Amino acid sequence: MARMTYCSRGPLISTEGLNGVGKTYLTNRAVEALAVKPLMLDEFSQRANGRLGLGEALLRALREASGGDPFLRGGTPMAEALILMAIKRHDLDTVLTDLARGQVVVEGRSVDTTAVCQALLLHPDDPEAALQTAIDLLDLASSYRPLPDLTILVTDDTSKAVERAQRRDRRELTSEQVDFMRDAGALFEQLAATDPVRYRVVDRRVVDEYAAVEQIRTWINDAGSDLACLVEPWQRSDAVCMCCGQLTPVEAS
Ligand SMILES: Nc1ncnc2c1ncn2[C@@H]1O[C@H](COP(=O)(O)OP(=O)(O)OP(=O)(O)O)[C@@H](O)[C@H]1O
Ligand SMILES: Cc1cn([C@H]2C[C@H](O)[C@@H](COP(=O)(O)O)O2)c(=O)[nH]c1=O
Repeated sequence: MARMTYCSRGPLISTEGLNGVGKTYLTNRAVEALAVKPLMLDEFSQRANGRLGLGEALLRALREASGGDPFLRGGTPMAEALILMAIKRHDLDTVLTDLARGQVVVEGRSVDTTAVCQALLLHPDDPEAALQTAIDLLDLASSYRPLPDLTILVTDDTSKAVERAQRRDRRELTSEQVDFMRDAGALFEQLAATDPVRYRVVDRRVVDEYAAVEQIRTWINDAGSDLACLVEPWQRSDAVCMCCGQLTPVEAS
């Protein structure tokens, strides 16, 4: 199903990558020098318990059911996947008016994390099946909400990311959690390679902090042109854009 009507909205950008890889640090540094600051949508760990709203209530339910597991694992990966997708849909709903007025929005993690983590839980010992399932989960997520226009994946050695996360959180990760992160890191990179149009990868193993910040700043700066209207992906007939209200017809493909 093809739809292509250009829109005056702002771009929706996500940052992805392992815990402690530096998504927040590098993105904050990158936007410091931008004249017009993007709206930053908090990562999950920044959302204090007690905040009101459906998204927070769903996240609280996942936290409780997973008994404090850093990856929100409660033993029912598909049910958790659907709740995580609902949270990310709720996140989009909360920024639609900002996108509509042309604001750049950066979400800390999006449905790619859901696809990677839940695919690994469904296929812990089968990397090929995990990649196919991550692709399929992303496809499912994209029927809940449009995918980001641009996804910035930050990569590094897992050991470096683990070290930073442990230092920041003053908490040791178990060897099982570190193994999960290693598998997630590999799967993030494989998933990114399947969609070079949406993904930009910044690899901290080959670029220093300053170059990484500069790359991210340029990508955010350049993300705002030629954006298509945002329509409900589940809507099969002609639909109006969620941002500008323009009618966007379904074209024969
Ligand atoms: N180049 C750097 N120099 C100094 N400190 C850094 C650098 N990169 C990251 N850090 C620090 O490492 C820690 C982890 O980085 P950050 O919080 O940005 O990771 P993250 O990818 O957002 O992780 P999470 O998904 O777990 O929230 C933070 O305390 C951050 O300040
Ligand atoms: C969105 C999302 C997150 N998680 C995990 C990843 C992290 O360990 C925690 C907290 O995320 P933060 O955004 O880095 O603070 O949640 C997940 O397992 N699945 C998801 O879809």
